[in-house]
Amino acid sequence: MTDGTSTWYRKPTAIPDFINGTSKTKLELWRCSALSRRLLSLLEKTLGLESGFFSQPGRFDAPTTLLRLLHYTEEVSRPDTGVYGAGAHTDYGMFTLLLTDNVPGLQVCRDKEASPQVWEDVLPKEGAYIVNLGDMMQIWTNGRYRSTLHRVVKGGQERYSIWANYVWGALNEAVQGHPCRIQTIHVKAHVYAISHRKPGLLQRTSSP
Ligand SMILES: O=C(O)CCC(=O)C(=O)O
Ligand SMILES: [Fe+2]
Repeated sequence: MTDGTSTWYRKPTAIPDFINGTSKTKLELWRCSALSRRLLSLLEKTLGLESGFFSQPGRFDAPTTLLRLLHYTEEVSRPDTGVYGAGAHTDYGMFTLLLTDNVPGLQVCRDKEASPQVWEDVLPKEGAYIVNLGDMMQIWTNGRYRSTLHRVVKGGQERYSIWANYVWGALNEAVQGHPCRIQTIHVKAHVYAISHRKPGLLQRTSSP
């Protein structure tokens, strides 16, 4: 079946082209990977870890990087009835790099435990990525860097964003090594756990 407009992804050549080629999407993926490696090396410094700690075998030497291209329709969100572009959630990897167009929508809540929660708009800045810390980062750093609670509220305008997440290293690696860690978790267990929660994201009303 074809709607006559968007058939590129059904062409058998599309995947080899992506794998072998240097499309803009792939270049963006590489750019995000390089920036993520740089962020990890800065993190080593702020945590007092030896240089190269995160790039050791089994840590983030061969990470999974996800790139999502997101489209939000012109609907208006209704937080009172739980209708969002994306409901409140934290991302599950180390951190997310986010590029958005100039349409507002992303909101963060600085204090996850506050009641009621206070939401602040995060506006895009020309030439800059928004960095959201993820759950894996919170575990790695024993809560020193906490994952960012965020959501997307649609305001009646179409919106696009690019989401790149530097997720995990080897699946059997125990998340350990930070000197004052209190929690040990296997990456595989973390991935399993996150696939059974995140009701927030299910509140997304538009299809990416
Ligand atoms: O589109 C955005 O600004 C954020 C998307 C997001 O938080 C997500 O997909 O996890
Ligand atoms: Fe998110």
